[in-house]
Amino acid sequence: MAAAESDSRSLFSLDSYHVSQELGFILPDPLEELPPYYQPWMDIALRVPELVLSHELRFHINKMPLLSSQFLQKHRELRLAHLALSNMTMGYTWQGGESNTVEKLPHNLAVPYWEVSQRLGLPPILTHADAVLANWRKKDPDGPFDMENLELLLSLPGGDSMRGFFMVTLLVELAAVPALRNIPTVINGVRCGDTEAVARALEEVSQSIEGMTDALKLMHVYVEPSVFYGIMRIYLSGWKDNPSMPKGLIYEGVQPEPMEFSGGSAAQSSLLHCFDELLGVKHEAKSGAFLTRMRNYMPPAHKQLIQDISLQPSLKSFVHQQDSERLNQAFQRCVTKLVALRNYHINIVSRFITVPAARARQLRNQGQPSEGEMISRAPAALEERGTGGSGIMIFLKTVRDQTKDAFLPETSKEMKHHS
Ligand code: HEM
Repeated sequence: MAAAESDSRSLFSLDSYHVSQELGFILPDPLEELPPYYQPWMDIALRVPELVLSHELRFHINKMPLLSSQFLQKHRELRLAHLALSNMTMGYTWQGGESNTVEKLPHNLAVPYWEVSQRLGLPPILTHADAVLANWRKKDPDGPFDMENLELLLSLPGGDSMRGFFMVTLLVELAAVPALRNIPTVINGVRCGDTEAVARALEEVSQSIEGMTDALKLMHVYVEPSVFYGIMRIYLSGWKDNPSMPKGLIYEGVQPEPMEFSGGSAAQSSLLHCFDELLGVKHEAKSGAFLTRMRNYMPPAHKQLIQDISLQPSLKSFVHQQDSERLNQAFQRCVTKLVALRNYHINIVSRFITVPAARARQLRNQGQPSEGEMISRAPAALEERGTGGSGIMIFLKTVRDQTKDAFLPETSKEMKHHS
């Protein structure tokens, strides 16, 4: 599909990677309804938060009819089906909290879920591509793409905070669109030695990355840390390296052995993977392995884009050779803004996970978790770990520090000092 893009004779473009000029990796106009045959799925998927609360979701899913996935044809139908089946799966698995998990997903859910996942090249678990990229509609179709005019198609427990979490992440994806659009300009400029064009494009990239950080700040406005930690987080977690589901999950009717998949996380967003490859950020073995594994949780066309960017002639060497002050500064600014974004993200994780986790531990040690404290009900198994099952802070700081290593040598000391 994208082989031509790595051919140095043709111009690099985003056309064959399912990337929209206006929306980047966001799925344009996600479908809101499936063909009527699939109504039994949508009826339940739309009610997941309320059915989880009343502990009736498993009951409803167990008696759902087994539907064939063969009447799903278009890409957008498959994406909505994957989102709906993923939503039901997360609710089904975690309805009873960490102490009352399930060993298997019933065949009437597992079989079509597996088929739809295979056709999309996505894993059979809720991914960033489902919950964020394909999970939005505009209230007023002619209105702006902003918080007031957007709503989720499907949700999970957590009310306004769950909505805020997915929507703010969507706005971060939107803020990155100018950066994404300029990647081909950078690559083509390097290929033909156009210093000015590369410098200009990198200036746009750095500005756009700064815009992503600004959008990320909205997390504080729209998401309540105690709700995120105490209620939402479990529904985003998976069954790989998770002590509450040590064997993984059996997808009944697919294969008898259990399978393991990581939970949903913006580590599955293709954005930072693209920037890292463009700027030549090299990750250390363990964190790099996690990030590489996350690429299998992306739509295949997006994963291919990352791969093809990585095959291009080195931008960093080009900048180094050109001896242009403007180009030099534009490159350094991109790295500075990427480090700043990762630093801000670390603050967010500290506020939404580390601090509530410490409080939850304290409450448990006191022996009497008070009724009002939502966080004390949070699953203990998730305390030390990321939603994807990684040692969070060490991982995030390693990734941040590796980003600093992408600075060009002359100014690297100074820039490291300021970031
Ligand atoms: C309340 C908000 C958020 C929390 C609590 C959070 C938490 C985490 C955690 C725990 C990880 C570690 C890996 C994992 O467990 O999967 C992670 C990784 C990551 N997150 Fe977030 N995240 C949040 C929002 C976002 C947003 C909006 C973005 C933007 C797209 C983002 C981008 C990333 C990236 C790219 C990684 C991989 C590490 C890296 O490349 O620096 N996160 N996040």
